[in-house]
This record gives sequence, C-alpha cells and structure tokens, in this order.
Amino acid sequence: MKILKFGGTSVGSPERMNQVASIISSDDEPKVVVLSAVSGTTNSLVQLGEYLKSGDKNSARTLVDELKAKYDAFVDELLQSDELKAKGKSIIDEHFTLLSSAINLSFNEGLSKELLAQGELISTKLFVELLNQKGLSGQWLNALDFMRINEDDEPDIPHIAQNFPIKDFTIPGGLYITQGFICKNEKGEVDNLKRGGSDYSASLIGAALEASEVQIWTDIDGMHNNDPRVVKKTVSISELSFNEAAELAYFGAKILHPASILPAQKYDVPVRLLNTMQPEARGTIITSKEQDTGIKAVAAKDGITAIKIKSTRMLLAYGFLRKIFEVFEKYKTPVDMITTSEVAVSLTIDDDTNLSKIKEELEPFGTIEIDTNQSIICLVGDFVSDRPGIVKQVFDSLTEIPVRMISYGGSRHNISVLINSQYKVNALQCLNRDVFQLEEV
Ligand SMILES: Nc1ncnc2c1ncn2[C@@H]1O[C@H](COP(=O)(O)OP(=O)(O)O)[C@@H](O)[C@H]1O
Ligand SMILES: N[C@@H](CC(=O)OP(=O)(O)O)C(=O)O
Repeated sequence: MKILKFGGTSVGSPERMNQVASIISSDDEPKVVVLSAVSGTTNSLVQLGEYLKSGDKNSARTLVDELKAKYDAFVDELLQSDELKAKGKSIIDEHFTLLSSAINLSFNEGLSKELLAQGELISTKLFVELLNQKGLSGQWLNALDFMRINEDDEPDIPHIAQNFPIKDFTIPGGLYITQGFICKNEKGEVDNLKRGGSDYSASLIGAALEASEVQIWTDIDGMHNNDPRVVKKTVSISELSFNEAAELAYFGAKILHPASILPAQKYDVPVRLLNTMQPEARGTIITSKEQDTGIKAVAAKDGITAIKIKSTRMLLAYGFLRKIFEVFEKYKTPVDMITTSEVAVSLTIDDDTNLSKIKEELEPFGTIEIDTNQSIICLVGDFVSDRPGIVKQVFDSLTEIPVRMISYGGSRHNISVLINSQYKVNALQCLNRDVFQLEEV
C-alpha cells in the first residue's frame, strides 16, 4: 500500500483533478490519497481570519462571496450529471454556510483554525464525487478522526496508527481519500500542521501505516538542484538520502514541508517526488542510501536574523555557551547556524517573535549586535568533511558576495553561508554556474 499526496496545484482546477483521478486509478494497488486544498484557498482562508481578527466584516463577506462563486464554477465544470452537480453544490453550500456564519462570531485562534480546515475538507469531498463520476469508488476519510498533535505540536504517530479507520489494505483498487494539513490538538480542537503541511500528513500516515512508499505529487519533476523560482536552468536530482532531503526541505526547498522527511526516515519508508503534469517523469527517490557524491543541490532560506554576542568574558571560560542557549530555550526559539571565536559567538534564528526579550536577556553577557533580512544559502550533498576542493569550489563562486557567517563540518551533508538577503539571487545564480555548471547570466 502506498500513500499518494497531491498538492494544491495538483487539485487546482477540474482538469488537474481529473489527471489526479487517472494517476491513482492506473493500477490496482490500494492507495491512501492525501489531498491539499485547491491552490489559493488556504491563502484566502488565512486572509478571512485576518479580516475577522481586525473586525472588518465587509471585507470578510466579500471574500467569502468571491470564494464561493469560484467554487460554484469549479463544481459546474468538474461534475457533469444533474445529480452529481447537486451533490457538489450541497458540499459547497454546507462549508460556505459555516464560513459565512463565522463572520458574526467573535474571533479567536480556534475559530481561525476551523476556517483553515475547510479548504482540505472541500477538496477531498469534491474529489470523491469526481471518482464516482468516473465509476471509481473512493472512500472519504476524515483526517480529524485520526491525525493528532500533542501539547508541543508534535504529531502522535501511534495515535494515527491506532485510529486510522482502514485496517485491511488487501482490497484490490481500494482508494482511501483524506485531507492533508488538518489535525486535532491535545484538547480535541481542530488544528493544523502549519503551512504546506500536507506533505507532512502524507509522511506521518506513511510512517503510521508502514506504507511501502510515500509519493509527493506536485507541479515539478522532483527535487531540483537549485530553486527554479530564482534561477533559469535547474535539473532534477534522481536520488537523495533522507538526510540530504531533510536539509534541503528545512533550508528552503519549497517542494517539501521542512518536517516531512523525519517520520518517513524514522520508519524507513521511501519518499518519491513526482510530477502530476508529467507522470512518466522519473522524479526523485529519497531513501536511507548514502553515497559520497559531492554537492547535489542548493537551497535558500529567507527571513533569518543573526545575533552576535561579543564578550571578553568568553575567553577561556566554560559554561558561557550554555547560558546563552538557555535564553533561546526559554523562548522556544530554535537556533539554525552558529559560529564562535574566543571572544564572540554568532548565531541565527528564523523566528523573531521574542527577539526583543531574547536581546534583553542576552545583554548581561556582552555587546549584542543584531542583523535582520539575512538568508542562509545551504549547499547539500554527501561529502566527507575533508573532501578536497569542496569548500574552494563554493567560495570561489561567491567571491563577489559579502558573507556574514560560514558553517561547515557540522554534518557530512551541509555547507551553509549567511548573507544579506539582497545578495540571494546573485548567490544562487553564481553557484548554479560554478558548482553545478548550469549557465546563468
Ligand atoms: N529545489 C527545488 N526543487 C523543486 N521545486 C522547488 C525547489 N525549490 C522550490 N521549489 C518550488 O516548489 C514548488 C512545489 O511546491 P508547492 O508549491 O508547495 O507544491 P504543492 O502545491 O504541490 O504542494 C515548485 O513549483 C517549485 O517552484
Ligand atoms: N493547504 C495547505 C496545506 C498544503 O500543504 O498545501 P500545498 O500542498 O498546496 O503546499 C497550505 O496551503 O498550506
């Protein structure tokens, strides 16, 4: 049994949904199909939550009306018979009644999460009707019955395994359709796995059910060597290890949710990245296999803040770093990169929610310098840290770019440099030309 996840772009139009139906019915193997919301929907629902939070009911009403009109047209094109059209319309009416009634309720975070969940609930219900139209039967499963996170926002894989409603995957052609992204929290409230979280859902379900493979179907033929939104020429990578894929996802390769590799890696379930628009393309297979292959890809993560703590008290002292890290621990703020000298330590964070409090608590330790608008450029591959020439290759390429921090040797998979975000495009282009030998102007 396999888990197949289709993202927002793959279910973004009636035509695309039809392609998804063909892909999942091309053989008899039982499949759990995880769908995202129709592309753009979650953004609209986030916007709706913001209007409600600020009390702007008129904008909220307009947004709900426009979104409903979009879905009415979607259903009209997707479903052909009067009977199925009526079913489709009643699905839309049910969910939009909920969205409309939210406009008159007082706003709270729980309500906003309930609103966000509607996108995936609608897309999966409409998709089951499309399968009916094609003479295929798909069983709709409510992810809120089995997907759960605990009080630290950590998914509970044993709970998913225990509560997944299907236990027997031996029925040929069995298609089980469920929602990505949404879950319940420890209080039993509707919650979610954060933006882009449907990949994570698929990986968690794959781990819980010990699937033979998790497939992430999107609009590109696998993980590319560089960000196709930034550079002109990129190539698909045929194989990656779990460690390499996790680094790329974490450091900005948008094709995968940052946390999505971990469950698959823990339960050793291969992950394959495939293209809905080009199902025959090879894509990328991600497994536990490691090879010393050199640099495979580069990704960039924006919105980074660098913090430097300078103090001569660090000299020959012990316990200094522990005290600094305790401050970040207190504010539940993860640290990404770190470099030290005898008199200073620089580190980066991507969540600056508590930056002013962190700065205040660091002040007794020394002089604090903060730089915002930074990007981490992360080169990923499999290279033992003394592989000759690997660092030279990277720094020769970046000679024109001011580098703020360098991290190398922490793992055999990663060379990271921190630069001001204004140089990001240029850095990715230079690396594409010099490290990957893909021409870039
Ligand atoms: N290294 C990369 N390899 C492939 N795609 C990437 C990479 N970096 C960024 N992307 C972007 O990720 C997009 C797919 O992810 P996403 O938009 O989340 O898809 P979906 O809607 O299917 O979840 C691609 O269209 C591509 O522009
Ligand atoms: N719909 C959610 C979850 C998701 O994963 O979407 P996508 O697969 O389109 O990135 C979001 O937009 O965040």
